[in-house]
Amino acid sequence: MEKEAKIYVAGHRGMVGSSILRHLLSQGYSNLILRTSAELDLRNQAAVDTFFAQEKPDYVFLAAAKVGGIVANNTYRADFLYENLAIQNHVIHASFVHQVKKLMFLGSSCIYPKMAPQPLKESYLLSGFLEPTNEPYAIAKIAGIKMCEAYRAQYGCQFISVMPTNLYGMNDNYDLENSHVLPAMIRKFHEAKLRGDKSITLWGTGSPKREFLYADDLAKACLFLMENYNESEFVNIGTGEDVSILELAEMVKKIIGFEGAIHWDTSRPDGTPRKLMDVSKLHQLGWKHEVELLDGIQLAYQDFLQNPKSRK
Ligand SMILES: NC(=O)c1ccc[n+]([C@@H]2O[C@H](COP(=O)([O-])OP(=O)(O)OC[C@H]3O[C@@H](n4cnc5c(N)ncnc54)[C@H](OP(=O)(O)O)[C@@H]3O)[C@@H](O)[C@H]2O)c1
Ligand SMILES: C[C@@H]1O[C@H](OP(=O)(O)OP(=O)(O)OC[C@H]2O[C@@H](n3cnc4c(=O)[nH]c(N)nc43)[C@H](O)[C@@H]2O)[C@@H](O)[C@H](O)[C@@H]1O
Repeated sequence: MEKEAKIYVAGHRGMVGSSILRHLLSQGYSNLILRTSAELDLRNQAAVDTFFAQEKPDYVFLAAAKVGGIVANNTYRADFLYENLAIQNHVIHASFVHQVKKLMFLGSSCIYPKMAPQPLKESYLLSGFLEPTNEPYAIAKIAGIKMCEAYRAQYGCQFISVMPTNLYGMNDNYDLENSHVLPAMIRKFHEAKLRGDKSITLWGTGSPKREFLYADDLAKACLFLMENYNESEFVNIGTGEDVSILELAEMVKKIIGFEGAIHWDTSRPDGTPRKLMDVSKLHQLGWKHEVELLDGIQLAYQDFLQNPKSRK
């Protein structure tokens, strides 16, 4: 990407979009186009088309989406399917019509079959049934991957897709019901410590395993791939290392300094038993994560303490 290129970061106020924005600015890209969802609702195709016609971005990072943890995905099934399909259809199609030089679509590791062999290779896409709690979201993400592939095959568009593992970091969503596990744990342990509670309650059995990548590392990987990758097949982005939810809870508990017990509410879903990314393709391309999980949790906890507004 040329330093003076016009770059549209869709979703620039979100955890991932804000990190991509910070990283672009730090790398000397300054011709950035940004719109909040209130200014440009990406579910509105006419508005998206007008915006692309007026702004004519050269590059697009598509980090706007309806996002949430396991319970949000399972509860708002229609919204996760409809909103994500609408947002990505409009942005990808407008990028074709208005001749965007290159677009990056962000998917998620939930696109893989629930019982796929581990670690998850890119080639395992569409080889089995999906995890039911996030099937609508996963189907939207799979459609996004296929759209990028199809526009490349039929029209020669330079559209690429990346599949990040579970993410955490600055600007995360700390809502107790709708967030992902790491921000939920940070808030639960912190507030329980302040109240002097004897225990906290987490969801499921604690046995599922998850891989966690710090959002600033993801942003760096996204820029790296935008500059160095231009193939039809998507690329996994992760660390290649995972922990059980119980192990994660013990880490967060120790960092925050909570001394009570952990109860597991098994009426809440566990979700996929494991989703560890095979990151050999990413490593071969020349990128590796920098922030290890313990350091990243400490950074995220500092962000939580310093940005009370994020505690929705
Ligand atoms: N978080 C994770 O663990 C994770 C894991 C894998 C992949 N991803 C992917 O990474 C991307 C970003 O996720 P995130 O965690 O950064 O989510 P996030 O913090 O919830 O941010 C999502 C952003 O999307 C924008 N948005 C939502 N609906 C919109 C609409 N109708 N019109 C315009 N903008 C809209 C929001 O804009 P406003 O703030 O202006 O409302 C928001 O800033 C998504 O594609 C997600 O699937 C996330
Ligand atoms: C990255 C995203 O991951 C999402 O799946 P997924 O990893 O299970 O999403 P999380 O909501 O992060 O949950 C991960 C694991 O942590 C457990 N968990 C324990 N306590 C809590 C808690 O207080 N809050 C939450 N949220 N979880 C908790 C949860 O049961 C599950 O086994 C997908 O639904 C999305 O589609 C997306 O792919």
